[in-house]
Amino acid sequence: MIDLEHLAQAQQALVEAGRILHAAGKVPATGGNFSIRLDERHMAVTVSGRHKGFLTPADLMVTDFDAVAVGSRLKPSAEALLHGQLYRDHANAGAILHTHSRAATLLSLAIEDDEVVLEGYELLKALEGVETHEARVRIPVFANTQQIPLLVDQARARLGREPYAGTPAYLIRGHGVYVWATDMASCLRQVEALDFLFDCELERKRWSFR
Ligand SMILES: CSC[C@@H](O)[C@@H](O)C(=O)COP(=O)(O)O
Ligand SMILES: [Zn+2]
Repeated sequence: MIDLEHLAQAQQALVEAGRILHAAGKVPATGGNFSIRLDERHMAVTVSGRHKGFLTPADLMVTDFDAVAVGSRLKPSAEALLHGQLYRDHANAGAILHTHSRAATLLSLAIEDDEVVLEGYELLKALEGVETHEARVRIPVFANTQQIPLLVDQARARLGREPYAGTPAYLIRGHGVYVWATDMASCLRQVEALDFLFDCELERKRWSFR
């Protein structure tokens, strides 16, 4: 049984996240999708195709981690299975934000490697579990595809084990970024920090200094 008070709080947090991310230019058009874990099998997630800057509770729905709707005939986010995979495999994931920010999109296209390595930045400490600028945070990069189950398999195979055990995010090339955290406030902070760091990496590439 879904806890209705928890659901109402989740809806409010998702609506607010959309407003913030749209104002920051990170979810243009209908890009992006968001969710919050409700219990060990369910999440509140954005309905597919809705503009994330102007969400209301009617643009949100409940599904299980296989993206099967609960009490709704609406279509969940086309990428809801990616959210389900993260909640299933990462017990401490409580909220997930997927954005199409410029920095994430451009950096994922600019690097040839299949990961972005972030190190030496003080702002790394805005990420959960990071306590020093000397940390090395490795963000995997996956090829973009419309075959979401394929991406689920790739994410499952690569995340959660070394060297990605503590990673807070992954990039999808030419598409955007998925970020997860224990709760929505922390997830928003991580989105902001990572975008700043992605932007720094882009600038470094532009000026060819490491
Ligand atoms: C504007 S197209 C973007 C979509 O293809 C997708 O990548 C996306 O982020 C939003 O899809 P959605 O089904 O609304 O969750
Ligand atoms: Zn997307």
